[in-house]
Amino acid sequence: KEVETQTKLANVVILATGGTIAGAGASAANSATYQAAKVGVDQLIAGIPELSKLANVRGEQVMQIASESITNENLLQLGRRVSELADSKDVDGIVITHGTDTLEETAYFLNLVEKTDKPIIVVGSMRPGTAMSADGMLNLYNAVAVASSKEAHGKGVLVTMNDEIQSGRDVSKMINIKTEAFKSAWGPLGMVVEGKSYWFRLPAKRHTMDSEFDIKNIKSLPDVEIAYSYGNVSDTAYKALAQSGAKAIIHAGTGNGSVSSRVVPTLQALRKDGVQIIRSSHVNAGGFVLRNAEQPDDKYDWVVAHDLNPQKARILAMVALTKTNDSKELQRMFWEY
Ligand SMILES: NC(=O)CC[C@H](N)C(=O)O
Repeated sequence: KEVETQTKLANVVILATGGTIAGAGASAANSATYQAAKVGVDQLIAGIPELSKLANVRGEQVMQIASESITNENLLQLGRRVSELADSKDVDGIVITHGTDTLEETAYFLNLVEKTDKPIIVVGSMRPGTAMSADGMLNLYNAVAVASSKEAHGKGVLVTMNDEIQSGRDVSKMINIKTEAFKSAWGPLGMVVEGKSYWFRLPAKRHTMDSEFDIKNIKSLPDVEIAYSYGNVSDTAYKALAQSGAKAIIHAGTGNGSVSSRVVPTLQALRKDGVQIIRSSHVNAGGFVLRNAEQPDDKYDWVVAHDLNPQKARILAMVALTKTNDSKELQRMFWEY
């Protein structure tokens, strides 16, 4: 009977990439001072015996880094491994442990390029496992619970932090010291409590099975960079980024993705030279950049990122540019994804 129940459990693979969830500090009081990316995936799994009641879990160490150091090559490597596993008949769900700094970028990337309806859950923690009230154990337990559930199929890439189930598209790291760090301007999709998920809403944007992008067709990602805006900003960064070969520049604008009068002529000139200009916003609770509202985008042939923050806009721009360099097509993609 025991054997029968075991075989009925879902098969979940945990792909470990590093971050605080694999971090270690000198003492239990070190909740903020520690080294990320220290603990291996097998040790993470061994630390949560309760996982074996949720799923048949196995781990793979894909990389061991702090996520601020992730490269486009790392993203592609991870994306390809996720795709191989998703294609495998004996894998029912995939969990990725990740540093929280760029977790939202990786989750959105996978949401765009993985052609599967199997659950893909990205998870991290705010405190290392060695700290008092470490959050990684429960976050990972929740990730495996969601990854092994039938209900998580077809909902795009998800993030389980602080008992919430968030859309990988919408979620963003809003604060770097609280365990309640990941928020979405549009709210979580659900909750996970004691290994059971409770769903309240569905993502409305195109993702995974319904996406026109496929990791299998992406050989490399183009150079897309971000320039930050503020009072007294100059055009130096924009020019330098274009000079170094950026195919698109994400304007991390103030407010409605607004552009300083000192920068407008430079962005017009860069666009004429073939660089795509994508207006986003760095306002904290979520930008909402509208076309032709703050700047005449039609006239300048610029694109708006709408509600995507600058770092998510960079991800979509890179993926989109593997298919088209037409600004109208890019704008369509920015509305649809
Ligand atoms: N909470 C974290 O995971 C941050 C640790 C590290 N900066 C990273 O992103 O990997």
